Amino acid sequence: MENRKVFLNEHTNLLELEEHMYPLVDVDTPNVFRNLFRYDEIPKIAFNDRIVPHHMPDEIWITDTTFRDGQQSRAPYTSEQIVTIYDYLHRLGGPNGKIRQSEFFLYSKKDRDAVYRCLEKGYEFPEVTSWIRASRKDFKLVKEIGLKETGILVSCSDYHIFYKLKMTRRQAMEHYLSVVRECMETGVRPRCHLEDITRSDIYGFVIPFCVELMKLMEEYKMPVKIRVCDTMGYGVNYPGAVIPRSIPGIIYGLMVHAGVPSELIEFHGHNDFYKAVNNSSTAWLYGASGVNCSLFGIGERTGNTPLEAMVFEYAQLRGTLDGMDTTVITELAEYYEKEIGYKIPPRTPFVGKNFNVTRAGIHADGMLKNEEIYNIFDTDKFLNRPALVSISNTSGAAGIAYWINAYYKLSGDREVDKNSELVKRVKAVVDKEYEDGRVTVLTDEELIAKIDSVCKELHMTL
Ligand SMILES: CC(C)C(=O)C(=O)O
Repeated sequence: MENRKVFLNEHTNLLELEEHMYPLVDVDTPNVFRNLFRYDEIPKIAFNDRIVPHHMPDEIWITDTTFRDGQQSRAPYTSEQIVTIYDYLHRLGGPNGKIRQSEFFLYSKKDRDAVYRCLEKGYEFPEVTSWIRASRKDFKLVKEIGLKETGILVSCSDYHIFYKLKMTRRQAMEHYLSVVRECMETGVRPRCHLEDITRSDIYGFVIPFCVELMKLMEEYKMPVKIRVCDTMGYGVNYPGAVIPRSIPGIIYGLMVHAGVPSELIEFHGHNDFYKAVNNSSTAWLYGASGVNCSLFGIGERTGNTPLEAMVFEYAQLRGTLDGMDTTVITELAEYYEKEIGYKIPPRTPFVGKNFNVTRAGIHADGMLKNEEIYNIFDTDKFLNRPALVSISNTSGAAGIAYWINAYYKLSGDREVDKNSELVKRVKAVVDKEYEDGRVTVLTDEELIAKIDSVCKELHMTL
């Protein structure tokens, strides 16, 4: 009992009986949590009903991995594209630096050129950080380029330690600590990417390791960031779920038992089970200041947490955008489609072609009466994307006029009226389609073609 004492937990204000030492549990055989992860069965979510309190930090932010995890999973961006996207991220994050950092490869000359060009912009945010192989030579490179922080891979599950690195936990921990120390010796802030944390032994490896990292932080008087990597997307946010799958449980353990302050905890999610966004918001709610995201969720396999989604999560949780310019999201989507050739699936929230298009005639009717009925918020104001209705047999002249005005962004004098000749003629063509037996809604392309041909008949342009 010498190591145990009762103390007031500053996060919960509850008296707790706490073990002050979390020694490394150096097992002989890997703990791969077969009760939760049997490869020939669907992974399981178990509960022990231990409830973890909310602890949303005073300040929360987004960091970006578009050029690292994002780029890892697709054809490389050109330097020009990287610099352009970086510019957009700077504008999107706003003056308060809500998109705080972005991480860059330094492997090739092309990677480094992009970094130099982004640094030349002189923006405070997003701070340019790196991702490198963990070697003294690379730490020096980071320093020479003038970057202050680098990501270092410190995989923490026994899947990685035993099967990939072929090490014991002790060997892995000693190896990681020596690499982190070397990084700090070079004067570069380490950001430790705890890969596969949601399949790791939290109290047998992660907490003891993070306790040691916090000691290094003390020794070098330099922050050490802990990135909580839900590499396979196994994390869950259900109250009372057991670790290692519980994101609240992991964040709580890091804060309370390893003493990692919120501003040094960052969550990195993957979307394999459709949970990346919820897990990221959960990480914020339970004490991580940072969530690491990628534009449009582009990342390994099913992708990462979409950055644009967390902008709207931020606004919902904090009641303010704190200076973020959400219209840049639409500019970015257009840039990806037109310049990068990336096809955004049409139903993608906030950026897909159809994200705010109401199709059913009956819903469209509601939209015509008051667009709030079927639009999530003023998408025109925040995303330059007016709510649209699709056209079918039930749309009527008012529906067609609404569609034309919204699609062609006509307002004031340019707005078309439901009694205009254009609308009457387009309606006649549409009605004829349905009289002839059509049962589906008209696509945008079909409508545009019909409107174009009526415009030609009427010698007018929109
Ligand atoms: C490679 C690691 C750091 C990662 O991105 C992840 O764990 O998802």
